[in-house]
Amino acid sequence: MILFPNAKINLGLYITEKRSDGFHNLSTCFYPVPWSDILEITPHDTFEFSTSGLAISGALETNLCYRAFMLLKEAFNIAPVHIHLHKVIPMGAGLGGGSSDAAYTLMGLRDMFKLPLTNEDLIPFAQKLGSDCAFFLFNQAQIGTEKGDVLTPLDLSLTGKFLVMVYPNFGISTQEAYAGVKPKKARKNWEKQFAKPLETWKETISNDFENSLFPAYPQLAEIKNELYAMGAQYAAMSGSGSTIFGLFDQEVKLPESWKAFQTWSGLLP
Ligand SMILES: C[C@@](CO)(OP(=O)(O)O)[C@H](O)COP(=O)(O)OP(=O)(O)OC[C@H]1O[C@@H](n2ccc(N)nc2=O)[C@H](O)[C@@H]1O
Ligand SMILES: Nc1ncnc2c1ncn2[C@@H]1O[C@H](COP(=O)(O)OP(=O)(O)O)[C@@H](O)[C@H]1O
Repeated sequence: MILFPNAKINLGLYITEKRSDGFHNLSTCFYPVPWSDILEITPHDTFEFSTSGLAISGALETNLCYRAFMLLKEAFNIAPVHIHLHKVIPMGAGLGGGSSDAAYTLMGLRDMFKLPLTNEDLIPFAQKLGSDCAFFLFNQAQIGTEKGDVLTPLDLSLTGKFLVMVYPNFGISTQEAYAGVKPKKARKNWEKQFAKPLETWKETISNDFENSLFPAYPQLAEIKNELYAMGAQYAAMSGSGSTIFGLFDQEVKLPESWKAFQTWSGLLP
């Protein structure tokens, strides 16, 4: 079976509280985007994991595809498989690529072994793999609260908007990014927010990570400014960075200088 784990962007993100378990409570709007990896799962007599594309750091045991397989093996004693991951989504990019690979591995194995589990039933497994993993079980805009793993579907469609995502060739550690933010109690009414026209979002939505990361990485603010200069209706950093995205009402040409970066642009489905 072949699956296409997609990336996400955070349209806005507020860090509201430091929790006693060391994590942070947040309020964010996740939106699925079609920058995707390729995941192939085939039955095999022993467990195997291979990769191609972008190089993934870390030992096999730390890979989220392997960890997803192990969780379902422990719970349902599933047979071994060969998982091949072709890595396309940049890492440490705030695009959630690893979490998406994990969520799609859960769904793929569930289907392959006909496990009697709905996507909702997979949430507790996803929550063990990462805070934003559960989001990828559902292909739609969602509000994430608590660690980002308590989800509420949101009636928001950006179909037909032209999206540009720019990964400036360096990643940012999620853990370090959280360590640099001072949480602020804030309540966001996302439904009310998204009833407003896209071109007004820049005045009313923000990403708390930008305040601490933009001074440390001036290139990020430069890319965001460039997206607005190109006519973006809304531009922001995704999650804990380093990807900066812009939403446009028509197709735009990317600057030559961005050829040095990894970029994705296209109409949103
Ligand atoms: C910031 C966000 C926003 O969507 O995404 P990315 O930008 O990384 O894609 C997420 O909160 C990232 O979720 P995820 O990447 O799954 O993080 P995890 O593996 O659960 O945690 C990595 C580390 O980030 C910190 N962390 C994560 C989530 C959270 N709500 N509070 C935290 O403090 C913790 O230090 C944790 O050890
Ligand atoms: N399947 C995977 N794909 C990518 N990274 C993975 C995977 N499994 C574990 N990781 C680890 O997770 C780290 C962050 O991955 P990723 O989810 O792509 O970034 P972000 O949290 O910024 O969206 C990587 O640097 C890598 O060490």
